[in-house]
Amino acid sequence: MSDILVHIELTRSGHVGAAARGLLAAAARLGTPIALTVSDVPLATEAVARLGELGAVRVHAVTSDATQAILATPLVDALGAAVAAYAPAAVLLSGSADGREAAGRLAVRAGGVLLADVVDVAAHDGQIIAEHSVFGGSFTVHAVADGGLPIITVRQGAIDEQAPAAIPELLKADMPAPPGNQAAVLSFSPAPETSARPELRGAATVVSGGRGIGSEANFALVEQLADALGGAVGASRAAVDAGYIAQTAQVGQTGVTVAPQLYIALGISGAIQHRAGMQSSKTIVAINQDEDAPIFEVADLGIVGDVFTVVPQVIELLKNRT
Ligand SMILES: Cc1cc2nc3c(=O)[nH]c(=O)nc-3n(C[C@H](O)[C@H](O)[C@H](O)COP(=O)(O)OP(=O)(O)OC[C@H]3O[C@@H](n4cnc5c(N)ncnc54)[C@H](O)[C@@H]3O)c2cc1C
Repeated sequence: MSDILVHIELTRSGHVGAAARGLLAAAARLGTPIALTVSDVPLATEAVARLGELGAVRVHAVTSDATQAILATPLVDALGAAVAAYAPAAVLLSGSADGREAAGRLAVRAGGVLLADVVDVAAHDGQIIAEHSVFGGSFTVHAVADGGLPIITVRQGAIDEQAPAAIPELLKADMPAPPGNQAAVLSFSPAPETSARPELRGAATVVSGGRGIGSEANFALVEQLADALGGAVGASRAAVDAGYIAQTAQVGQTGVTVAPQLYIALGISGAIQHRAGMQSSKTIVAINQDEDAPIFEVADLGIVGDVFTVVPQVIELLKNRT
């Protein structure tokens, strides 16, 4: 089987990032998953074990003291070296800001073909087929990389699968910082997430609230449902503009694009700009008191009702679930 190189993003504390599970599962469908990490300190033993649990057959752990000082360059260097070493059939990266930047640069360096914002992958007749969900989820497009190495960024949360566990072979490499100017990182903005909730991008469940929630205080209801489901909290732009929640929670055209397994829209009308950011969710549930709200056009389950009546009942049912 061909090798599939997977870039694994680590959290700032060195743990395996949330996107790894889906990326390694996608790679296992296409060939033998090789996980590549690039970090400023050696990869922790627990992280190697976790990558094995998620299906990595080999872990190629690159240590570079320049990962934060030169932004994406060390990562692209490491990916380029790994592509030369393994001659993989494809490279998979997360559709995060870092993943997108590295993928584009790697495609130029390696003469590869960039397949961006992919929601699914499959192998068919020796070809790798990438599935894209376009125009706000209205159309599905299948693409193949014609005449070059497929370099694929996968939309976070789109593939909810786990590959069979493996006992990974660990290969360590050091990459010294190249000469030249380097930036020093003084602080991160936004500050590292301290919430126990999953990150909005990549969460398997997202519960979003809109203008229908009515106030910042009422937004606690959205958070309670998210917590009962172990999900992330999202919002429409109207809710953000009204100050119910921070802008980082905005889902849609000018916010975050999500593709969770379950998306619950509470008091959101379903404007096209909101739908563009959530329409490719696997299952969409909408609660709105207006039966003509456009959100019901894309909902798999629609409840016409007052969120303040329906949602507490749902939370109660979830609490009583064994
Ligand atoms: C360039 C541009 C970019 C944009 N980008 C985004 C974006 O990224 N994300 C985004 O979301 N929007 C975006 N918008 C704004 C978008 O057009 C809508 O205005 C916005 O999505 C509406 O948010 P909403 O559904 O919360 O509010 P509304 O459209 O006001 O809908 C509120 C809904 O709540 C329902 N409701 C009220 N009370 C209750 C209740 N008690 N129980 C149940 N239902 C109730 C109402 O029936 C209504 O359907 C953008 C607009 C533009 C022009």
